[in-house]
Amino acid sequence: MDFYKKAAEAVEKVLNKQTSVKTFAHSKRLLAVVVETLKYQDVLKQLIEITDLLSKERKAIKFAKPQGNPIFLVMVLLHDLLFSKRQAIEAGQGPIKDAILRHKTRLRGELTKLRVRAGVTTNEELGRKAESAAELIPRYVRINSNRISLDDAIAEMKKAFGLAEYTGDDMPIPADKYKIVKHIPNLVAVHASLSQRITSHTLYTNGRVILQDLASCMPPVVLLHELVGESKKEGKRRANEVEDDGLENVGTVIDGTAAPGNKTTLLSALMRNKGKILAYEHVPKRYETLEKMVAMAGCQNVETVLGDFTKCDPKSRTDVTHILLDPSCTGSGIVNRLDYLTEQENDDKEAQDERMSALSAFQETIIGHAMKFPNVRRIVYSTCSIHEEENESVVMSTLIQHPEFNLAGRQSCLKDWPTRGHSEPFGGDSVKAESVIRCTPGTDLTNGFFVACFDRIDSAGGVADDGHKQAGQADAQPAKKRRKNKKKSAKSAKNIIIV
Ligand SMILES: C[S@@+](CC[C@H](N)C(=O)[O-])C[C@H]1O[C@@H](n2cnc3c(N)ncnc32)[C@H](O)[C@@H]1O
Repeated sequence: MDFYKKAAEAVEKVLNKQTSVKTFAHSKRLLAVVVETLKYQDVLKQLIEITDLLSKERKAIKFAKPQGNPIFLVMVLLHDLLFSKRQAIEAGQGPIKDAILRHKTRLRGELTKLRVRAGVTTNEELGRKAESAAELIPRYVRINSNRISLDDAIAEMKKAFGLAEYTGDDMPIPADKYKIVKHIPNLVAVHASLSQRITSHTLYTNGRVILQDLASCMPPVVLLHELVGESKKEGKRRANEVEDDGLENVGTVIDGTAAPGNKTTLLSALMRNKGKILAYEHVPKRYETLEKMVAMAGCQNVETVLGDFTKCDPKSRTDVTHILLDPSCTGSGIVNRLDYLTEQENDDKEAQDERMSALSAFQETIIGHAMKFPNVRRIVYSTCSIHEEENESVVMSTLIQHPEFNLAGRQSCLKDWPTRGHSEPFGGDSVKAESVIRCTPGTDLTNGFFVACFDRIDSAGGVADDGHKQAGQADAQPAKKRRKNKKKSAKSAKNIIIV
């Protein structure tokens, strides 16, 4: 019975968000029972209720001494009896097993009725289904050019994982194929099932490749657009290769919100490990992770700073020309392949709205601080949120308060990326909406993401290059009024996590 007690405890912890399913990856058997019980949790709960098992067998259940809520122990036992391959409770003996077996015939009968009611013929069809968008998202492998070339990395991946190049467009990518991603230099997509093999290989453990979502690679590429060639090698496999020149025009680059360091290490690679990057992180534990990642990725041009970026005096840093800001957000765009197992109705909308208001106020503050650096030419702002309140609305409000900056045009903002921003928060200005990038899990095969790029208007080449109006001219809501309305419009907030 110990195995089932462990599994029951695991299911309860996962559902209470005290741990994630992945914690149990060390034991295949335990992981399988936990995932499968979660998958059939709705129907298992219905069966327990219909048969009144908890009160009818109270004594036997108590005798088993479950760690937490007894319903979870009954759920894992019922799972094995009704949904496992052998349809039997195999591990352990005891009064609770005998008690459940006494109800076997009734339970099977009720399960048949549930299938009929749902209009399905198999038990499988009664389980929760994975979100199809999440299923299709590949694993993106960023080749860290600080440590290895694209060609060498691909040769090693072909050998280690038996991969061949995939030129098709149908998703998911076949498990024995890789695909070069055209929008980002040195990025390769593979089937998600390869993740574990990659993370145990020296390519990964030596920092030669980094697993990083396509969307997360966008902000550094937009920030250092001038170093990344987009058109010169058109038609070739690697259309976005890093250019050889242009570094002399880039001063110090700041990553204001850096840990764990995915974007910092990409900035470092795009600068070919030259020049200078200051990477700020104010949470000590996360700062430790940042330091480790920067060292692992072989970044010699990164100086990490344990501290609050908003406390850095802009006047003391006249050398700074580019700033990347990827601040804390709701994380509502993050698609987890296992989320469907733990999704529950969340009715604390008011708390979520308040949190989003606080976050968007902070997001505006941190961008405003970056704009005070006297020689900063380009600032990229990004979130892994899908909410306009943290995205277009933050950008619009910032533009109104800082007329010395404009949005960089689509031309220098991954122009070929098809999904762009929403125009309503920009007062209907479709050029502004086109200038910003959105990533939508269902259509773009990435996590939900947002990127905007501000250029200082009076700097050489810094004005938006497709001629849209200055921000103050747009008739969007002023920031104060917008904030008042935030509570109302943020009603759809889901999955609030702060990273
Ligand atoms: C979304 S995460 C950044 C992820 C990172 N850009 C990456 O790609 O790996 C935001 C980080 O910014 C940090 N942060 C938030 N406000 C900060 C501030 N004022 N100064 C420095 N770090 C900050 C948070 O602690 C968190 O680690």
